[in-house]
Amino acid sequence: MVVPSPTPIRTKKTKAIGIPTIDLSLNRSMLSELIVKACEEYGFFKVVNHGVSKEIIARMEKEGSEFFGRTTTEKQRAGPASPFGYGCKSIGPNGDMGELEYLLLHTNSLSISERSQAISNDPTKFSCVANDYIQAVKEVACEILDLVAEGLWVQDKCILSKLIRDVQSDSLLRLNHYPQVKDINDWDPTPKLYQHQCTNNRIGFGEHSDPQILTVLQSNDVGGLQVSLHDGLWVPVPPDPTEFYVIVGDALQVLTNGRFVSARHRALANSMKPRMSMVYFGAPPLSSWIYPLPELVSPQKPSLYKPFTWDQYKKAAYSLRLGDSRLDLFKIHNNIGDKTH
Ligand SMILES: C=C1C[C@]23C[C@@]1(O)CC[C@H]2[C@@]12CC[C@H](O)[C@@](C)(C(=O)O1)[C@H]2[C@@H]3C(=O)O
Ligand SMILES: O=C(O)CCC(=O)C(=O)O
Ligand SMILES: [Fe+2]
Repeated sequence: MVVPSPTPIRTKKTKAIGIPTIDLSLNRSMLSELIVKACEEYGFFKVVNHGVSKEIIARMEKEGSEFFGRTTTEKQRAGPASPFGYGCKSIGPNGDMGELEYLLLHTNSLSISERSQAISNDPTKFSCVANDYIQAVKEVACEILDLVAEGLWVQDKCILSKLIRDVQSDSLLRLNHYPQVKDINDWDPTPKLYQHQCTNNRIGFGEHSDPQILTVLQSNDVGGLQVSLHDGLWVPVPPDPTEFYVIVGDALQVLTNGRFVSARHRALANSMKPRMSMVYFGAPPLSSWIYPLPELVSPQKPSLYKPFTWDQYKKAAYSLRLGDSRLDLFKIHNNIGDKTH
């Protein structure tokens, strides 16, 4: 028997450290400080006491599991993901691959209702459950963005949340399903060491940052998500099915003039149990201009980014690979000593 030689995925070391947990029931002034600190230091944190009911989460999870439990032919009726619909293994248009299948939806209720015809045998129920979930997580995202604006002493406290509350908002909902890895103790003629290497290096969703403003992520009780901290170490994120993880996206990095940095993350698919994540990406309307908020620009801290519309940014993102640093395309090179300035 010929066993292909394993091609190990280059992984940086992982480290177990505490990811900040923020209790949304604390008083506002303390909360806004804690959230700004977490966004500055990690670009990633967990929120508890978020006010989203267990039922809303459970109903969405059930719809997701039912969808992924359908036959391939049935699931493909909801695809291909170009970009919306059902996708399997292929992520985006430029050859990125991962050990997952997913459903990518625009959050606009008309779009949800149209798509749900091909997603479920009970499309009205699916639409209803998805709209309730989207509404609930959008509120969490807006509350966090208002607290960010307060913590940064921005004059218009709703300036960030208004972008994703807009009826034309380009926010998305993504359900990811990472199939289980078969038990290596099951009968299999492949040498154990090879199996071990394969099962321990499977990338579910490769390293990337999210292009949007803010991501609100929930998963079942199966681990796999990792976040990369400034020192380059991968930190495993403990799964917590009743709470949400919040991730700073590229657009918020620009809006804060680089004070927050979008968090690079990835998901491994190494578990003996299937993993499902439900991810809300809060984004502005396509026509919105994104540039650093004036309060965060000064002669000491000149603007780091050229203004762009969300539509322009999305087009740039879709022209690049998953792990590329798209923000580099919009950077202003205004360092002292930079001859081009
Ligand atoms: C490879 C790609 C997939 C992606 C679009 C892109 O060209 C680069 C960004 C990717 C990403 C990551 C976060 C979200 O999951 C996503 C929906 C998004 O907005 O940007 C995906 C895109 C996708 O899967 O279509
Ligand atoms: O499944 C996860 O936990 C991460 C998914 C993710 O990063 C994404 O959908 O952009
Ligand atoms: Fe992501």
